[in-house]
Amino acid sequence: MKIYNYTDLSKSKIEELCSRQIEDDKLVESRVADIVKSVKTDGDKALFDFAKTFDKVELEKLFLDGAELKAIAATIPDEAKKAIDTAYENIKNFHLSQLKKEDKVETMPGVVCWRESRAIEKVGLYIPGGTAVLPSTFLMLATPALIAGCKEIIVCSPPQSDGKTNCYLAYCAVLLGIEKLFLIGGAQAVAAMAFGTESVPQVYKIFGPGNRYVTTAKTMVQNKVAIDMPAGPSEVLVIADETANPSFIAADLLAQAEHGTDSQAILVSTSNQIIAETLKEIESQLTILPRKEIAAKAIANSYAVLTKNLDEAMLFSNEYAPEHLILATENFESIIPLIVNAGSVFLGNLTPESVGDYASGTNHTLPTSGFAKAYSGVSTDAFLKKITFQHLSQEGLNNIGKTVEILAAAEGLEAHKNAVSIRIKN
Ligand SMILES: NC(=O)c1ccc[n+]([C@@H]2O[C@H](COP(=O)([O-])OP(=O)(O)OC[C@H]3O[C@@H](n4cnc5c(N)ncnc54)[C@H](O)[C@@H]3O)[C@@H](O)[C@H]2O)c1
Ligand SMILES: N[C@H](CO)Cc1c[nH]c[nH+]1
Ligand SMILES: [Zn+2]
Repeated sequence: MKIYNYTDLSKSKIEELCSRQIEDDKLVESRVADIVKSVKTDGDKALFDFAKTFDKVELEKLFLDGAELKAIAATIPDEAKKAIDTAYENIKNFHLSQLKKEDKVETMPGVVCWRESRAIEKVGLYIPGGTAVLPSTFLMLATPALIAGCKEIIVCSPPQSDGKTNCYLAYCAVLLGIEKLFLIGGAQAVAAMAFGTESVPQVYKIFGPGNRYVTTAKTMVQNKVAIDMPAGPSEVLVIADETANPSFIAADLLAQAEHGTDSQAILVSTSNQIIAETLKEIESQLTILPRKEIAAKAIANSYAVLTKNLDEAMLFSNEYAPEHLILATENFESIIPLIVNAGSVFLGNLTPESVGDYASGTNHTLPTSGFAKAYSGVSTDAFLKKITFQHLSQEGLNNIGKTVEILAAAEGLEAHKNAVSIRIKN
């Protein structure tokens, strides 16, 4: 892991450090474009072929039905079932709190405006399953979709080598009342949900994280379907001062590094000593990790930045706009107001990022690659559309009429003006 001194960084170097571009991005784009085109033209046949190519499995059918899911779910160990139940309760409670009715506003006497939410009818959820199967993502996506009231929820996840799925995903499906799980992974799953195939229904919005293939596909199908956000390879930025614990920081950095070789784990610290001790800790904690090769590569592609103070650290962090921001300091209260760009924030030395990944209640599907500058993470809101309403009484029409007539005339739109004039009664 390289160490930089913030004072020495030029504007262009900061830009470079904050860029998540990888050399072969163009190659991934062209591969994904081919996959999307094949699914669009060949439908199910392409999905069977891609399962063979990428997931090394000859599928007999593209989905597991409710009875098959129930049978697999029954094999889940009791302890795991209880942990999923607890996580689900917390996620449900947090996402239920986001359902809020808005007040009606009388903008002028007799002119009443308001907004009502309606669920997006058909949504598609992608659950990653390449290097690690993520039942936690199933909870994070399906729970708010159900709370919002989405009628049709299509779920895709890559197949296992036996053409099935594991007991954890199957248990989530049963818990959430999802009766079909499509065994489709990668860009082909995104294309199938965007365009529809003989087996996979077309949806209106696609949700879910994934690797570069999944994320590139989501960005590519946006002229056909809405997406939640680009939620690609995981990343974390830890801001640490001398009150932080290097072992904890190392553990948090490695937690995101083990997701994939293209993950990023950035340390920004006011203390040279904390940086040095964290790097030592990373080396020692790496040795006990089953996914040490993956994590070590991600760490090698990551870096540390030494800053003069926490304000300077926040300046860098806001430019980087991390998916996860950890404030590893006892002094977090004073820097909360300085946070402008981040997906989800973890405060203090006793709040590991992993709790948000699994069970505290917040959503773990979050914007990566700097998109936290403009996107929020998944929430109940993301599954809802807000429709505006207005109602005018005769008094309201008379009150607002002149204003609209003048503005319509100014724009030279006589028919607009007339739609008001024709209703005004003096
Ligand atoms: N941002 C977030 O909110 C968030 C949340 C959870 C996970 N993640 C990220 O999701 C990612 C999951 O990645 P994953 O790979 O484990 O699972 P994945 O399900 O995203 O991808 C697996 C699929 O990728 C496709 N694929 C693999 N190699 C390919 C190739 N060479 N060409 C074309 N397609 C190919 C295959 O179809 C395979 O089924 C990780 O990077 C993780 O960090 C992000
Ligand atoms: N850290 C991931 C989001 O970037 C979410 C996750 C799922 N399982 C473990 N972690
Ligand atoms: Zn994680």
